[in-house]
Amino acid sequence: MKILGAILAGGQARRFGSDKAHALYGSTRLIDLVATKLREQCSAVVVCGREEPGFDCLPDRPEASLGPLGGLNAALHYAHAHGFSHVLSAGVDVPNLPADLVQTLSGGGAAIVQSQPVVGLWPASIAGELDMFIAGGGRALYAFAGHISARKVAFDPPLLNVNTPDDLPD
Ligand SMILES: Nc1nc2c(ncn2[C@@H]2O[C@H](COP(=O)(O)OP(=O)(O)OP(=O)(O)O)[C@@H](O)[C@H]2O)c(=O)[nH]1
Repeated sequence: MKILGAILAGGQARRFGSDKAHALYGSTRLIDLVATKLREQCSAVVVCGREEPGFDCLPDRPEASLGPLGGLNAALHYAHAHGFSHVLSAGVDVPNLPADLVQTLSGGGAAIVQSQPVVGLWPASIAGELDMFIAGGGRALYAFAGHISARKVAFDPPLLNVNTPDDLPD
């Protein structure tokens, strides 16, 4: 498997109230924590849905403001065009990604983390299918995962998802 790591980093972060990607978890920005975890398991890493200095960045496809699915679609098409077999996606707000995430999600077809569908392993070959799903009005990642019969892998305890400043350690 040649895997492209994709940090889905658009959106408004309304509940957080400021730029979540640059928020500090301890002494490290969330986006840097996620990038480190993805780099350990992927051949390359891109940021989807924002311009971020120091990263290769992709605009959402077909346009901005469609939610994380637009970022995943951009990553899948980039992966397909550049010889990657899979995309490992993660939100910028999921800092504690396990080191063996690829292994956990591998096993045929697409797989997402139960209750956190922004974290998933997706074959690049489904890029065209996601284009059609979005063109048909689909916007929810979870619905797309169901549409392609992605496996759902549960984590206990669930992965930390930073939605508000209270989710960060003191
Ligand atoms: N590329 C891309 N990523 C997005 C978009 N919307 C949300 N995301 C990312 O998807 C992940 C989950 O986002 P949410 O928590 O659902 O939305 P949010 O905008 O971050 O926060 P809220 O406004 O509080 O819902 C985060 O990492 C976001 O940065 C988008 O339109 N494009």
